Amino acid sequence: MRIGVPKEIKNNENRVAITPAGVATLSGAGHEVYIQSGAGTGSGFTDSVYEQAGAQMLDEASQVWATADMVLKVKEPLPSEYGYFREGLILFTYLHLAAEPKLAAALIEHKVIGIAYETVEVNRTLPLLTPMSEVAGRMASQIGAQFLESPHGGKGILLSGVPGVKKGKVTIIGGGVVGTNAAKMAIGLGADVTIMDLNPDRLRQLEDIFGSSIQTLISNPYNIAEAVAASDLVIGAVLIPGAKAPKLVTEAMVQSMSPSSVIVDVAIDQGGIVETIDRITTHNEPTYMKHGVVHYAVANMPGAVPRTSTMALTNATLPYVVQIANQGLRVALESNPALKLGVNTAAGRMTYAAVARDLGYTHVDVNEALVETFAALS
Ligand SMILES: NC(=O)C1=CN([C@@H]2O[C@H](COP(=O)(O)OP(=O)(O)OC[C@H]3O[C@@H](n4cnc5c(N)ncnc54)[C@H](O)[C@@H]3O)[C@@H](O)[C@H]2O)C=CC1
Ligand SMILES: CC(=O)C(=O)O
Repeated sequence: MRIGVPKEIKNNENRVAITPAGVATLSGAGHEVYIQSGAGTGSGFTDSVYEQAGAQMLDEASQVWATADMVLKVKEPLPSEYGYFREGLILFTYLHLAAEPKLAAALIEHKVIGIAYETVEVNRTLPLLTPMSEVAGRMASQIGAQFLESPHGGKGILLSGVPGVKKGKVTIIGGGVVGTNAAKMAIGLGADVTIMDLNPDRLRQLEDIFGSSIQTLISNPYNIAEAVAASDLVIGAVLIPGAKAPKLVTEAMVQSMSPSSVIVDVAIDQGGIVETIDRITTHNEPTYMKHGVVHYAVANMPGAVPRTSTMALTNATLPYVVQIANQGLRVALESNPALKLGVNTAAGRMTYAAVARDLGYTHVDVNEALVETFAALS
């Protein structure tokens, strides 16, 4: 198979979808790997290291997309990349389609086989989302602590407090991978930490993990309103796989926060859980003020720590890439139900139910769409 890896073009996105070790594995198995020149620089991988591992470097993104049977990326394609789509192209990357209706329409129009990292699912876990959620969760508390400092627009609170002075209050809404990792760091920073989740069993597990260093609280509008009003830092960490995030923190709740408090909405890649977050921000301009509260809504947080993130992401993605390349897509999907759950678009159809519901498409069973796809390609 010909595998292409273009350079990421999102603001400050320095991750890359393959490492030299991945190239060596694929080229050792007889595949051709085409990488855009400079794609690995931000993650510390030079063109020559990729070449030594067996890749062929191409100058232009257009060459990579046109040559490849399967394109590997990190972030969802941006509008300037939609022109590269073509029928039967396999695109393996984060897609977050519930929050990206134009991208969904372009994938459907061009009959791209869009496999989303974030919906590949094994035993109710999301193995290709988990490593980046670990990174973003840990970053969320660090970033929140930074933006609570006065020079960054915050209220001038040190989360740990000091002897004789209260700790800062952190509320984490969503106790999954992001929430757990945000809690680890917030506890480490010495904050007063509350974690909320809908699932009482998850709250039991969190209490087993963290003991008395956290307060757990069931997630409902009443409890969220009380916790948000009392918080210095609120972290959004909710996910309903594939679906648009529910707006759990209302405008009135944001207005109830004390001036220069901070919200870090990690769930922004699925649309965000905060009503007053109406835009995605970038690493260049990560925050804006609304109702006197600092809002942070960067959708590619791990892009800021690319050396850690690229390794963590590709450790998880490479086995799936190798399976698709070695077996071909049809056999790989037949033999790996986890991977099949990643297929969001095929044959011009929307094959992931939660995305279809949120964007108003008819949901077509993935098996049916794949029969059409493979018939069209044969
Ligand atoms: N902004 C960024 O750069 C990044 C964003 N993310 C995003 O962070 C979000 C969270 O991801 P994970 O922690 O991996 O998901 P997860 O599936 O591990 O955890 C989500 C948690 O939300 C809980 N939940 C669902 N509905 C809820 C509600 N109404 N109230 C409270 N809790 C509720 C679930 O029970 C679950 O425990 C996702 O949208 C993910 O894509 C992940 C990595 C990077
Ligand atoms: C999960 C995701 O969207 C990211 O790592 O950027």
